[in-house]
Amino acid sequence: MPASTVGKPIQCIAAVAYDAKKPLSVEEITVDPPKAHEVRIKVEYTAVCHTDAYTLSGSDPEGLFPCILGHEGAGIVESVGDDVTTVKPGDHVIALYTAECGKCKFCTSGKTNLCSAVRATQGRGIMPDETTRFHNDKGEDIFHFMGCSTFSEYTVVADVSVVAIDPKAPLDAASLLGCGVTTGYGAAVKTANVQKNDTVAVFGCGTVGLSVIQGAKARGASKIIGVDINNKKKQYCFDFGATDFINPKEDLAKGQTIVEKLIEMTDGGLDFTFDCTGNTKIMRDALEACHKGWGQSIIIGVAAAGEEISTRPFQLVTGRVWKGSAFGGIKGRSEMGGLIKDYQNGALKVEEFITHRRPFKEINQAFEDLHHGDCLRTVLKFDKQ
Ligand SMILES: NC(=O)C1=CN([C@@H]2O[C@H](COP(=O)(O)OP(=O)(O)OC[C@H]3O[C@@H](n4cnc5c(N)ncnc54)[C@H](OP(=O)(O)O)[C@@H]3O)[C@@H](O)[C@H]2O)C=CC1
Ligand SMILES: N[C@@H](CCC(=O)N[C@@H](CSC=O)C(=O)NCC(=O)O)C(=O)O
Ligand SMILES: [Zn+2]
Ligand SMILES: [Zn+2]
Repeated sequence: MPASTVGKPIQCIAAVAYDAKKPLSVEEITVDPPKAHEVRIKVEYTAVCHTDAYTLSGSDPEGLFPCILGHEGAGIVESVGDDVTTVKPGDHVIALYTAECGKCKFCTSGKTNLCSAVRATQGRGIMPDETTRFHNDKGEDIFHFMGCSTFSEYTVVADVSVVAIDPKAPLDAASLLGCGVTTGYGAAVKTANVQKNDTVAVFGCGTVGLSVIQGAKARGASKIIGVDINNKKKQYCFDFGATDFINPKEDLAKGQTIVEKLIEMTDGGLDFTFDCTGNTKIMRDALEACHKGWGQSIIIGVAAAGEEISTRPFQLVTGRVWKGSAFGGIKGRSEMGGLIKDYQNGALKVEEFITHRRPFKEINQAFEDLHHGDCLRTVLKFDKQ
């Protein structure tokens, strides 16, 4: 796109979610120029994460329609608004649904990767000035999603919600660092801080769970058990570093629970367990499979509106710890460069998660791919228009 687009609206292709449970409408929309502290990105690749499907299903309390979903995306900065100092046109970038302003109470706490700078408006599907940059051909406003909206060839994000990366890093792989891979890997190496010889069980072995597995392997965990109801995940688990795989539908003795099985396999329970399913019953199993006295269970999966977790308080009284992790505890702007380097030097598998590729216009099939056990991520490419 020539520099003549700067300061002007751009017409481009996008996938609009007009309503829950309805296919996305692939259509031409208008993307306004970025305002102050905003960045307009030409998205090159975007992948579909389970959370996009979850929001499209109508289960997300923050789900607003019509909106442009998508939060695993990478591209090139087309233009920037006033006062943007951290990226410039031409930079290769990843959109960040967990912003990092570096100034708020959260960013300066040293205790969390959550940032409050744009989170309130982000959850309401609007930019910080309370308006939207997306409009359809009827002139109707379309909401943003997770501060990213990567299911549009051009998107506008807050300057705190984007990170520039090494231009030598392929943008298709980089898109996966925008969510799934970073989330799982970070949950293992940062949130849980798994140590050598620890034992780990991972419930739900999609991209997030497999990324936990590779993080646990990187840390030298002695036993890494993948738990998934789909046998197609078994080989993936071993490929990413698991030592064992259990399908609770097939591999339990009569009357045995998954918790009993895991406790038996690990001499009393695991040092760390991770829920990567979003199923609250599994979250309970994951906690109760932890070792008495010190086991920690990390919730990563996103549960539907109205769901609650429960366990006997005695589980916590006797030393098990329940934690959560968003974006793997990773601070997107200050820590993404390290993950890109790990990927470039072969320490972090990323491309291996790209099991399917499609042109962007096949985005509805990409949502279907998610339901097939062999699909980890479908990466969509915006074709030249
Ligand atoms: N906290 C955060 O920052 C983030 C959270 N998430 C959330 O993490 C979760 C995983 O995401 P993602 O990897 O993309 O999703 P996937 O759908 O690719 O993976 C989930 C896996 O869990 C399996 N599964 C479902 N039910 C069970 C069960 N009862 N026991 C064992 N395995 C089960 C699924 O099998 P099958 O396919 O057969 O159903 C699938 O293999 C989602 O809830 C997502 O919303 C994602 C990114 C960031
Ligand atoms: N909107 C939902 C909660 C959704 C959620 O938990 N999102 C995760 C990321 S999921 C990515 O694929 C997250 O990081 N949450 C932290 C945040 O600040 O949003 C709801 O309202 O329940
Ligand atoms: Zn995601
Ligand atoms: Zn902040």
